[in-house]
Amino acid sequence: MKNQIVKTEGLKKYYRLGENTVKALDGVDFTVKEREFVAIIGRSGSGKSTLLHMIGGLDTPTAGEVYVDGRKLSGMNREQLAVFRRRKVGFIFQNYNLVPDLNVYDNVVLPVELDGKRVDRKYVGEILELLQLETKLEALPGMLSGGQQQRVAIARAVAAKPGIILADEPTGNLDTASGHDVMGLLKVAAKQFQQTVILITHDRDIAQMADRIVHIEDGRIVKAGDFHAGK
Ligand SMILES: Nc1ncnc2c1ncn2[C@@H]1O[C@H](COP(=O)(O)OP(=O)(O)OP(=O)(O)O)[C@@H](O)[C@H]1O
Repeated sequence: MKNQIVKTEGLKKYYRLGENTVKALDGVDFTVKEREFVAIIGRSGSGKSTLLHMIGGLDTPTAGEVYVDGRKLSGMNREQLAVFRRRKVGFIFQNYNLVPDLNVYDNVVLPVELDGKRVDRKYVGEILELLQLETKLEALPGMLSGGQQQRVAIARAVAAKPGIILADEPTGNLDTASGHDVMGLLKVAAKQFQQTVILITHDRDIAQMADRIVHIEDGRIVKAGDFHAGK
């Protein structure tokens, strides 16, 4: 039995909008095992991004707890949270978030350098090769297709060797074929580098590529299925 790497307990996030309260998350108990690849699926506004942000320590809950790798996020101060985010989690966003005037290689190694660590060039080389970017190292993001830019964002997330990759609609801006390619590469990279992936998607076909699908509706988990796809 693999260890639990992520656990939420009674997680709630309420937003006050004038007289109204928006219950973005309304009591989420969710666990992810080490090296699992989980897809979170749900309608727009159901709370997917909020859940991902809580797990990544980007936002704080109204109630409940998040544990990552056995550590309670609410017990950390700002500085500890910043270090946690840098070392433990890699984020992949729908809009790639690449630095436009840095080339592919420099974008990929940026988080490692910002963390003051030595770049493991051999490891980075393996990642770039796996993601089929080895001929694009000198290119600026603006010279790449959407799928290529998303692969750079994946390489960057994997390169810092975080235990967990949190991906918010990583294929949302891609056509179906590129979306599937990117998803396949993310899966291969995560398996090879022993990372846990939690991915948000609207796309059922993309979700089917995960080990497990979790459905979220109105801030609650409504159905969690184990598809064992591709295992
Ligand atoms: N900062 C905020 N202030 C007020 N309400 C918010 C805030 N952030 C999110 N919400 C609300 O919380 C709910 C959940 O939002 P969330 O972004 O988690 O949904 P989502 O499932 O990721 O949606 P999408 O698929 O459209 O990205 C929505 O009703 C949203 O309007």
